[in-house]
Amino acid sequence: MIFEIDNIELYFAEKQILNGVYLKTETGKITGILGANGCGKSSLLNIFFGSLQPRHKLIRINKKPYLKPLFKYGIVTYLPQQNFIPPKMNLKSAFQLFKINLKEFLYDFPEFKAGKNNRMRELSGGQRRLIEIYICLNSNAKLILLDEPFSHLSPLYVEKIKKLLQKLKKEKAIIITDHMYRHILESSDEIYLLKNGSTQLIKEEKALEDYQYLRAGTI
Ligand SMILES: Nc1ncnc2c1ncn2[C@@H]1O[C@H](COP(=O)(O)OP(=O)(O)OP(=O)(O)O)[C@@H](O)[C@H]1O
Repeated sequence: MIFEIDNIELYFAEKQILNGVYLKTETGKITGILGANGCGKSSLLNIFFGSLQPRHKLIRINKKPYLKPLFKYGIVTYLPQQNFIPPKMNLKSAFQLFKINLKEFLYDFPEFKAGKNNRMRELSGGQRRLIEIYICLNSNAKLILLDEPFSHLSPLYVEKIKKLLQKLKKEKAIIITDHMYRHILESSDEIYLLKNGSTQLIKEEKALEDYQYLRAGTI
């Protein structure tokens, strides 16, 4: 499946945030979005998901326009920056609610076995994040949007999630943004830089220095 978002014009009050943004992703690919704080990455993911209505937007799947918010078609999952599983819910119920196989999770992450009846609020920030990422990635959605999945994870969890991403992308399109740009560069098949309200497809990593996303000499 090919997912495209095109002609995005987003304003907050009179301030223009996005200006003619285009982005394409497809099944089998991880598409990374990089950009400075406040450039509009989360807004763009929200628009793709359908929870933020911009002044203009065009979303196409396999070249066909989809006019309703994408989440209404049941084909997209979104990991927002903030926690989405209620703090009072325990781990077991969260997996039941989202119809994700808890046994498989506990096989990959056996350290959670003892705490499967713990409430989300009793877990650490990183543990909670890991569970939310895992639930998003294993949903039935054909398009997965991940806003800063790596930022709160310890290195071993980052490696496990990166492996999982490579496995799952065979059947899904994945869009991912994070300030841990090295993980994004390593995981992504294509990279867009969001700057001055529009996207730039990055062909060579060196261009990230030319566009002043990275300091010269970083790559
Ligand atoms: N609800 C809102 N009302 C007004 N302005 C907003 C709102 N949400 C976001 N903004 C502004 O829009 C801009 C883009 O915000 P957004 O969160 O999309 O950026 P971002 O690239 O995801 O940033 P970060 O990397 O820091 O998370 C920022 O200048 C922000 O202040």
